[in-house]
Amino acid sequence: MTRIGIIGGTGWLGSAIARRGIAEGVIDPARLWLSSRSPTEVPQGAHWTDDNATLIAESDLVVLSVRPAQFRQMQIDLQGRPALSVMAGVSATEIARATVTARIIRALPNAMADSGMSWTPYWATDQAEAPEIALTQSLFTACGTAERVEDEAQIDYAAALTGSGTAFPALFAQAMIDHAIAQGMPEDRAARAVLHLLTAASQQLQQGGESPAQVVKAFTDYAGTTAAGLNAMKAAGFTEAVHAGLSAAAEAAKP
Ligand SMILES: NC(=O)c1ccc[n+]([C@@H]2O[C@H](COP(=O)([O-])OP(=O)(O)OC[C@H]3O[C@@H](n4cnc5c(N)ncnc54)[C@H](O)[C@@H]3O)[C@@H](O)[C@H]2O)c1
Ligand code: PRO
Repeated sequence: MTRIGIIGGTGWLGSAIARRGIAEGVIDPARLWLSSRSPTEVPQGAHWTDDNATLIAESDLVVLSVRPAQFRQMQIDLQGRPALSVMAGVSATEIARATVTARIIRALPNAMADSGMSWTPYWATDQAEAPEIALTQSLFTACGTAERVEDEAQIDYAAALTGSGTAFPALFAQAMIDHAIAQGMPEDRAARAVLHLLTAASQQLQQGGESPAQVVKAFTDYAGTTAAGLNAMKAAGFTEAVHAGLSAAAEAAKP
């Protein structure tokens, strides 16, 4: 197995990748190095250091999982080793300049990687080689579903669309819960009802054979109580609000 080093490897995302990679047999903990500011959450058998040069010397693939601002303060030289970045809004050009490698892959998982449910797009520079591309596919399959995309801009946009993980659906869920509470439903029952609904709806949309657009049209054509709700939500600017949110997140994720 390839020796892997994760810079920022005890952080939110880095530790999720390490844990899932080990659990799914993609990473051998004896060949895993993690670096960070403090040695919390180091999986059994893996190595930790606060010195990135040590990690790099012990790694065939270096995962960059620090915050963009932290990356911009780092001095590292990968000496041509492949880099796999999960950083939002840091371009391959910037990574190449700062780390002295052209073999770069950018991936954009979300925090559900931790439970093996992230949809993770990744993109590779022309200089990236087959072994690191295959390893990226395996690592993010261990974290959920991985999909190679054709151009880097899709990685930047994915930070907004899917990189935010549960956050945007959570906002919708909370709006429904707040409304139910305001109608007098006890808070715990409102939460149970709404979360059950959203879980079942996600499964139905995945497996039921009808697209979201077809579902909305079917209920609108039925012209009952749901149509009244859908029409009022649209008239109040639901679609525009979602688009404004995605545009703001995409703008923030632009390199
Ligand atoms: N958390 C998410 O949901 C998510 C989703 C997609 C992409 N990302 C990207 O993943 C990257 C990491 O995010 P996170 O949420 O895990 O952040 P985090 O703050 O939880 O983890 C960052 C880690 O980097 C370590 N660190 C800081 N400076 C360092 C240095 N010089 N050398 C070594 N380690 C250093 C910190 O100690 C910490 O463990 C970010 O660039 C973010 O854009 C995060
Ligand atoms: N989630 C992280 C953030 O909120 C990075 C991409 C999406 O910054």
